[in-house]
Amino acid sequence: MATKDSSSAADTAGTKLFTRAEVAERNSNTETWIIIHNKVYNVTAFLNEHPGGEEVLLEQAGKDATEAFEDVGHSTDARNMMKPYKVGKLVEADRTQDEKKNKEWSNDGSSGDNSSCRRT
Ligand code: HEM
Repeated sequence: MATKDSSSAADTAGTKLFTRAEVAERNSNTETWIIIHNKVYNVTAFLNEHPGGEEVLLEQAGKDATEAFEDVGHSTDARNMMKPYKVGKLVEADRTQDEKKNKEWSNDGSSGDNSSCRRT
């Protein structure tokens, strides 16, 4: 019963961190959270608006929907649409080793090493 939002962990950038167990509790149609690429989304308000229907989201409620999400081949538009629903990320211990772990779509952690792009 100590799970008020007061003491949720946050990383150095102030992003809230959740465990998979915490996300798993939000698995109903009154509170629908999903994990995609180690990020946590509250899609409750999006259920009615999802072009793919609410059922598929509810099926994934509380779970890691990365594979299902990628299987559909969501458009760039869809990926942009996700942003407002992001509530945080998984704690480091609960993250999967995504192939793209250093290359997320959001442009944090850019390596900036493109010195060989332009040969003269
Ligand atoms: C916040 C997360 C999500 C957003 C913003 C989102 C958004 C969208 C959008 C905009 C489309 C229309 C097609 C496109 O532009 O790609 C779409 C289609 C679809 N989505 Fe999602 N989606 C999300 C999560 C998911 C998840 C987790 C699943 C699977 C469990 C899923 C399953 C589908 C399916 C099956 C379609 C295809 C519908 C069709 O072609 O008739 N979506 N979604």
